[in-house]
Amino acid sequence: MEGYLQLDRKYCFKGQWLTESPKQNISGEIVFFTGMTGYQEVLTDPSYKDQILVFTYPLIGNYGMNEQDYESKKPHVAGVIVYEANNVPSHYESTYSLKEYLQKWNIPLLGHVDTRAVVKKIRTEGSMPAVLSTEESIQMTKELVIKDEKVYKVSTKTNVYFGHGETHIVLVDYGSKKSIIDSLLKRNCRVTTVPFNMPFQEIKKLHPDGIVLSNGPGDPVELSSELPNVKKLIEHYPTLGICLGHQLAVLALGGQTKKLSFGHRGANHPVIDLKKGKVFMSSQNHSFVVAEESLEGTGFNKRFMNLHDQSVEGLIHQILPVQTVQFHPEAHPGPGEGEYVFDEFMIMIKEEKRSVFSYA
Ligand SMILES: NC(=O)CC[C@H](N)C(=O)O
Repeated sequence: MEGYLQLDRKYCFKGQWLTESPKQNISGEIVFFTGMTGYQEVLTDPSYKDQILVFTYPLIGNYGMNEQDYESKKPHVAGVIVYEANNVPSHYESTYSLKEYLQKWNIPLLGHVDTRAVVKKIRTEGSMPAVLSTEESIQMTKELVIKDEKVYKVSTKTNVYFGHGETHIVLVDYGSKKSIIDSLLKRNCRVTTVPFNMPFQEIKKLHPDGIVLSNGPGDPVELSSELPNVKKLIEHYPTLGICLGHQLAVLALGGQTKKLSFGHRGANHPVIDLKKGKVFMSSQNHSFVVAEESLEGTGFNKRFMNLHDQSVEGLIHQILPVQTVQFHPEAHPGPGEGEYVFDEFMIMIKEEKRSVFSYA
């Protein structure tokens, strides 16, 4: 059955529903992901909450969905657009096809869309509100645009404990990917995942050795009520901020963020580490960036830079043991070339313990 993608009340693209057609219009911000693989990780990354996602690679679903590569318990996108979806996956670990998986969660999949034309519109005009509909002509109304409280919807409501390692990390969960926890467990940590709005005093009672501020959906400015809490955490513990966590760390210390025209979502974004003088490929998923000109007075120095558009990809604090990255060092999907950020975080924690001990 025919289905339609409407962009910002201006453009309409025709496709075919590959899942059951939605009972009502589906709305969300439209974004595109450029990786050839990794669709399972992307669909289950909570940072995509309520977005309509276009895959630029023309054939998605070849290796199905497996039990290992989920980044969270369920998909978070509002809808999915592909050119072609494979329904006969070939992989020994595959348990569902892409269509079966999305159908199970009631997420519409619109196929046979001219995805190149859609992405060209987003690239020239920027990300925009979109609607998936069974009708060619619909009226978009204001409430169809951006949904809020995304972090509230995806964050854990209670503490969750992982592993028994030596170093205790409290992971503040704004919509964390499972691979961040895996990256910490691999480095002899135990991890306590806590709700995004847990007060500093409560986190203190958990006696963390270090804090990770996770990735998550939406505009970081919407979380301004959390900034005093984030500031206290940064000032008291070695901290690693990832993606949304990086943006919040900067806002908490007085810097600013801004929206990119169409964001970075893919598995091959080149980043330079200005400290090491080394370029590597990174996994990315974000719409907002730190405004470089706002860094003065925050105490942060730029350490990583995107080589496509020179935007800020990561920071290191001049005094505090705090490092932040806009890209995803935990990879999944994409290359793990930036995972040394976790190793440096472990060293940072050990050095901090040593210096606290020597003052005692
Ligand atoms: N992956 C993330 O943490 C994304 C951060 C933020 N929501 C952005 O789009 O920029």
